[in-house]
Amino acid sequence: MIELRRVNKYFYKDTEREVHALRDIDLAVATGEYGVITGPSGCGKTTLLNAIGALDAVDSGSITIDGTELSGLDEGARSRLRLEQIGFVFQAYNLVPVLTVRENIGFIMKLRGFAPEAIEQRVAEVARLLEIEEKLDAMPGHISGGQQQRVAVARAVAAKPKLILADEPTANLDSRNSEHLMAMMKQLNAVEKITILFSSHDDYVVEQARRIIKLSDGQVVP
Ligand SMILES: Nc1ncnc2c1ncn2[C@@H]1O[C@H](COP(=O)(O)OP(=O)(O)OP(=O)(O)O)[C@@H](O)[C@H]1O
Repeated sequence: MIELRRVNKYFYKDTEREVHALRDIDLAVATGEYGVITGPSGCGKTTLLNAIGALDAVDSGSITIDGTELSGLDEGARSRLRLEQIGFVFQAYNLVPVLTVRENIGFIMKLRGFAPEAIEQRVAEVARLLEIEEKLDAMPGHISGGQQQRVAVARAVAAKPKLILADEPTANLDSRNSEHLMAMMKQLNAVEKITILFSSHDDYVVEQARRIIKLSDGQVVP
């Protein structure tokens, strides 16, 4: 489903500060895979996830999602692709502080025009799966960090995206909450058949993935 060919990405290109953040990346991720991108700080994990998620353009090479070449899309088409096909989970959970947990989880579905009853039903379903049903009426600022991260995951999966991209989803969690979140992501991958790609440099988290993609200095380590 995701295919990268000879992908290169620079920051500050052609200046003395130039960083060659992704170097000739070749990578294929099949539908239904549960993979982790790992490697030391600065090796390019976030840059790679942002490129696959059509958040950032690359300088050369090709990235396709189900055959759609990302560089061929204008900004409107890219944002539609993100909204309709990809669920994002960021390190900073990016929940909307003035909305309840329930409204946050249903947020993407609402943007996509799902009917209120369908949203209600699906929010209840994912809240059960992620064990946050009791917090549905709370505001994000009044629940724990681990619960907030689970809400962020629930929001990403609620609209049934084909793909979930998670950048260091356990970075701000203690080991118990990390384990809990990983177990839930694994279950989502198995039950909902969503392709999941996340980044981490936590050994425990990395071991949970079915596929490990190692990056070093912007290159995939064979
Ligand atoms: N917006 C940016 N502007 C300039 N340089 C950047 C930018 N984003 C990333 N870089 C540089 O690109 C390289 C790859 O960074 P990236 O954030 O992808 O690494 P990472 O593996 O995700 O690191 P970490 O584990 O610390 O989050 C680094 O050298 C970084 O300094």
